[in-house]
Amino acid sequence: TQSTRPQRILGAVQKNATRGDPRSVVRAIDQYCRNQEWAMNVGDEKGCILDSVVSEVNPATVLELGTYCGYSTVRIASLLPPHAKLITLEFNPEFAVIARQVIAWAGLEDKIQLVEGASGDLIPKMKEQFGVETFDLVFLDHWKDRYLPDTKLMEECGLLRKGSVLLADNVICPGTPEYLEFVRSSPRYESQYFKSHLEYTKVEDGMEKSVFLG
Ligand SMILES: O=C(NC/C=C/[C@H]1O[C@@H](n2cnc3cncnc32)[C@H](O)[C@@H]1O)c1cc([N+](=O)[O-])cc(O)c1O
Ligand SMILES: [Mg+2]
Repeated sequence: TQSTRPQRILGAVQKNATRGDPRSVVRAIDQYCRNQEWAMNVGDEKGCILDSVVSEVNPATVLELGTYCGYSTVRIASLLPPHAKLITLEFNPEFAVIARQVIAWAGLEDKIQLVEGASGDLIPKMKEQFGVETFDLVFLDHWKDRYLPDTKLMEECGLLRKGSVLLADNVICPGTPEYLEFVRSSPRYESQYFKSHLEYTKVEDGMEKSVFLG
């Protein structure tokens, strides 16, 4: 039977990356997706922006919306301090199965909790079910029309504190116009655009970093 793209990405990790070496997992996926077949990972160019924001925030609690194959999950978790935790939400069970194996290959199971379900349903349960107070960093990389509703939902559920950082992928391509308009015009956010390119291409894309002002 025909394999799926996520299965082929996992195969590239198991073939080319070293168990327990997160950066080799990141490198293996980037090499596969740049040379064999494109996939919607944040990628190596925007990944450097992600790395710099993670290092600057040095978060104890991270929420990722949209795991896909776990590329950015592993990339973020590889930079977290010892007791920090990353919760990543993924509602496609097939993608979740692949991501769990990519995370395991990287040896990051202890830092990452992959929760299967829709962000709209899970965000209101974060405090009671996962013992989370607030998130220091949120990485938005799921369906682009969910960025704004989920941001409003995180505010309503008290999951953001003064200084919480939202980092959003794809604000140009495919684009998240309503989200961008909201965070750039709201007095409750301080926003900054990082110009880059769509993963593995020369197409313009960028990431928006927005600090919640409380
Ligand atoms: O469409 C893109 N990303 C959507 C990502 C979607 C991923 O997040 C999950 N998801 C969605 N809503 C969810 C709600 N709750 C949980 N998981 C959810 C989906 O099951 C998928 O694993 C995209 C597209 C391009 N592109 O060039 O076309 C480039 C990119 O970098 C992209 O991120
Ligand atoms: Mg993306």
